[in-house]
Amino acid sequence: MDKIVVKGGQTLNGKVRVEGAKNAVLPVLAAALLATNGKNVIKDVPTLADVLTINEVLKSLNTEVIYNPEKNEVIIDSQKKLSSEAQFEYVRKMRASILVMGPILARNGFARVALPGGCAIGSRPIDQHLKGFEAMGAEISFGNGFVEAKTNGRLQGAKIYLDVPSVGATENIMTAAALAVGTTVIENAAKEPEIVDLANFINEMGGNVRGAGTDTIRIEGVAELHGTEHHIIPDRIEAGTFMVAAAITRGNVIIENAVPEHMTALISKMQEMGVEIKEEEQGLRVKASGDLKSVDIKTMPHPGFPTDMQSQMMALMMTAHGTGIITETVFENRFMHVEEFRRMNGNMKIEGRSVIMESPSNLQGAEVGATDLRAAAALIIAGLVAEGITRVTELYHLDRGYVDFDKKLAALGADIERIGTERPEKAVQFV
Ligand SMILES: CC(=O)N[C@H]1[C@@H](OP(=O)(O)OP(=O)(O)OC[C@H]2O[C@@H](n3ccc(=O)[nH]c3=O)[C@H](O)[C@@H]2O)O[C@H](CO)[C@@H](O)[C@@H]1O
Ligand SMILES: C=C(OP(=O)(O)O)C(=O)O
Repeated sequence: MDKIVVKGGQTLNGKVRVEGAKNAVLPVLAAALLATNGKNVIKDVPTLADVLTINEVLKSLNTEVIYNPEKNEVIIDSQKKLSSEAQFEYVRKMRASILVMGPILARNGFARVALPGGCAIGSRPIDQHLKGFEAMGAEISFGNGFVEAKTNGRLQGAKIYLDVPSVGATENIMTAAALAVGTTVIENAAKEPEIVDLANFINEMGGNVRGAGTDTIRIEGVAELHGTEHHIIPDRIEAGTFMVAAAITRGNVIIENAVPEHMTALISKMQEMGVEIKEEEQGLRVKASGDLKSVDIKTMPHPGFPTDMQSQMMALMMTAHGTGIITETVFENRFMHVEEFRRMNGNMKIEGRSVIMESPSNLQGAEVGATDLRAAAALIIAGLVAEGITRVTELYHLDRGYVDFDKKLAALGADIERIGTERPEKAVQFV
């Protein structure tokens, strides 16, 4: 089993470049299935385990996928008849596989996808996705661990109000509606930058999506979509993770390719703690020194504070001064890393949906296991300032969402080493 070994005590300095966003590339690659005329060329694709998985899903649906990791490019030819079934082996590996359901249903009038079930951060139902398909005229049924959606002819445009502004439901409904007859309106839609990227991609394929990035998205269905070339937006969570890594070591780092407008909640919370963040020509400069102040954080849908930055900020807060409260409102069970931080001597306790932190903690290196992908990054970041050696295992979580995390940190001056042979690029040759 791979392991990352970090020795605490180095200050990070220099520049680091952010990759294309995992949470944008997955829905975009799924949406590429909508094109029946010409190929899609997707650029700025990060070399992540999740990208390998979605490529496998697309191939299993009878598309041709050419992946060139050196060029960060995926070419998808989905002009042949799609098969309608996404197997459990893929959905189990990666919940985002459910995002192929909208495109398959739109094209074939029938989709059968293995139910994703829960995961480490909560039960994560898909009722809002299905409510959307149903409103567009699909009949939903369950059996043998699969969910099926079936319609006679094309889906029909509909007005859909989401009970929660679910990112995945908004994406699945947008792609289903792209080829529907008439207008679909999604109310209480998710507003994440990745939703805007997906809308842009659908429009580049010849679709008609308006209002992405606001509460109300309007999709006029079209008869056919064509292949296009699309660049994936930079990963705001990877950028944020390096911002926190710079701050925790009281370093001075430029984050290249970051989009500050995608990170306003994070930037303002870090500034409230006393971290200097400045936009410069080369990127976002993050600089910290001396004592930082504890703050209160509540995760919320975008533009609120992202749940995907919660555990990394918890690491940073362990080095601040005073009492701070972190409240998780997006996922029901995203505090699994708290026990691991405690193993490193983190001073905190869980009360309901909040973690109360008395900081600073006298952090000490320990053997810890990643509980989800952001927790993996957070534990490594805590190891950068813990006394002695931290060993982090369960790195398959990390590989889902970060490209060469250890190498990028080492280039900034961290004393870090990865032991083992399981990096996702090793798998690339077999794709
Ligand atoms: C691949 C991807 O883009 N993943 C991101 C996406 O996940 P994902 O799209 O799964 O997250 P959602 O926005 O759908 O989930 C948010 C909340 O809504 C609930 N919910 C969701 C759908 C539904 O039908 N019913 C329901 O109740 C979920 O259980 C969760 O509590 O957004 C999350 C919230 O920003 C991020 O943490 C993930 O990194
Ligand atoms: C929770 C995350 O991803 P996913 O929805 O793919 O599990 C994440 O990126 O932090």
